[in-house]
Amino acid sequence: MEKSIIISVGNLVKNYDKFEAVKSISFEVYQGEIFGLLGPNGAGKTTTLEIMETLRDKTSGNINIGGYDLAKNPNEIKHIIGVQLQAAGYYPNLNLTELIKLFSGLYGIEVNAISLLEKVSLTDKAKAKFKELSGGQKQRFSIATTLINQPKIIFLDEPTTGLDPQARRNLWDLILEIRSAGTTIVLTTHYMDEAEILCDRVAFIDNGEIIGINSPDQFIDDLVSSGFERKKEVKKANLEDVFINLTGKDLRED
Ligand SMILES: Nc1ncnc2c1ncn2[C@@H]1O[C@H](COP(=O)(O)OP(=O)(O)OP(=O)(O)O)[C@@H](O)[C@H]1O
Repeated sequence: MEKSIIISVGNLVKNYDKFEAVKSISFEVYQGEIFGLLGPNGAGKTTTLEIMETLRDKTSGNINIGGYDLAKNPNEIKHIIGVQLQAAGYYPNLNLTELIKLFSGLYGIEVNAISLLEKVSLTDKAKAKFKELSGGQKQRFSIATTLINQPKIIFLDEPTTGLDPQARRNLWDLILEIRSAGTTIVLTTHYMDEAEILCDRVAFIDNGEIIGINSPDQFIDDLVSSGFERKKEVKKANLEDVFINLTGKDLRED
């Protein structure tokens, strides 16, 4: 079946004064996939993500999201995408239900805060303030806020950074559920196991340039067929498996 393109980025350039942070990159994201932007610190991932999110201006290039040209119709794009708010946007005196009401008001829509919190397993924290949440709960709430306007596409910047293995796996399940409901997801991560489990395709960015785009499986198969061998003997489990096996799968933050 022909895959339909929901995001198309062509020759995107971003300069900060004389520094070229993004150097004419091009890629496409297919509808319904989880697409990962991977690369070392400072590679240009967040810059690229935030330009697509309409939060940062580009220097040049063409971006089309959901059929809208970002240069001409940024407001239409804002209606079909879900963006994580910076923690600073979470007014300290409002609880989670009130924050959802506030954000939905900004979109001019009404949402059922409790059913949204249910999606991210936070109904018991409905009356809690953001600052009272654990790291995993904060991330889950932040993902819930991206879903308020029932977007076609959501953008997640390092959604599991700083979380324990249980909370990380819990977020993976949540991200996969969101995708199963038909939402396209573009994310950045520094965890290659996470990218391997979640992403249908990944783009590696280094020094502002895309140096490869493929499915994780294909990247790995290509590397192996080029004669690559790991230095250390590969075991059937890793230390994270030991961690989960010893401490169980239950979330500890509640
Ligand atoms: N507002 C800014 N002004 C000047 N330079 C910036 C600005 N934002 C980012 N940069 C620079 O652009 C480059 C790319 O930054 P970006 O945040 O996009 O990288 P990243 O791939 O997301 O990195 P990380 O993995 O560390 O989050 C870096 O060298 C960074 O210092």
